[in-house]
Amino acid sequence: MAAGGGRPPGPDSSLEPYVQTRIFKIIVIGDSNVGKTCLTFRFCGGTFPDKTEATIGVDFREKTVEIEGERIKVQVWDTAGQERFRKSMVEHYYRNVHAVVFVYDVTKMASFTNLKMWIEECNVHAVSPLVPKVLVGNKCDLKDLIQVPSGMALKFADAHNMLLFETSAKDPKESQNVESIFMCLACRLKAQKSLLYRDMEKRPGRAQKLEPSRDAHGKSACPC
Ligand SMILES: Nc1nc2c(ncn2[C@@H]2O[C@H](COP(=O)(O)OP(=O)(O)OP(=O)(O)O)[C@@H](O)[C@H]2O)c(=O)[nH]1
Ligand SMILES: [Mg+2]
Repeated sequence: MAAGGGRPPGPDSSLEPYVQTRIFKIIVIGDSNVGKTCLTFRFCGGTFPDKTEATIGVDFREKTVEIEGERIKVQVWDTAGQERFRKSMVEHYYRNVHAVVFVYDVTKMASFTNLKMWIEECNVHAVSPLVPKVLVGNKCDLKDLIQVPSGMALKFADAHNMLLFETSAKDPKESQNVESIFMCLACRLKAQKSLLYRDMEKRPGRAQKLEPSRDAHGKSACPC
């Protein structure tokens, strides 16, 4: 079986080209208690955990998705929000990261104002501006407790070249939206990286300029 669970052998599998499942590392960053663990459970397992403990270090969850006929393994790093539980891990979070999901709690303004600090940490760890980043406002089901207006969040997201998703890990009606957060990133990564391979063929050894792939109408092929 190919590493990462490539295609099961077909009738004449010896002739089948060797298909390596690509793995995209996506880290989920934000204050403690904003719902990072619940969001990753919802995406990877389709459920909302009844009870969660504060994450210590990091928890890994994976989900294999199919995009335009290619199986891609999305490896989600659910990081700790509490300083005392993340100290020795931060370098590992950012090493070879492919995409970043910043999460705040729409019912806690402090978790939104702290985003500056999380973005700063990301920059300090030399995460390239080419690495796609999205902003997620979680716990939108708590309608009467919302403290962060959408307009404010949108302005912040635009200023940092991020898409904004306002959702709820808890509300089952929102599970499609939670799914689209990660699928959008996976699509952009697929487009970005296949472009890289094509460029490598054409001009090996020269710097590559990466842009998301565009379809015939110049529209980005990504659903988001
Ligand atoms: N109402 C509501 N509660 C949520 C939602 N997502 C998470 N919670 C609750 O918020 C609390 C914290 O959720 P976690 O996912 O453990 O938070 P975390 O960001 O992983 O916290 P750390 O691991 O400490 O960084 C738990 O009690 C969850 O049940 C949501 O969408 N809506
Ligand atoms: Mg957690």
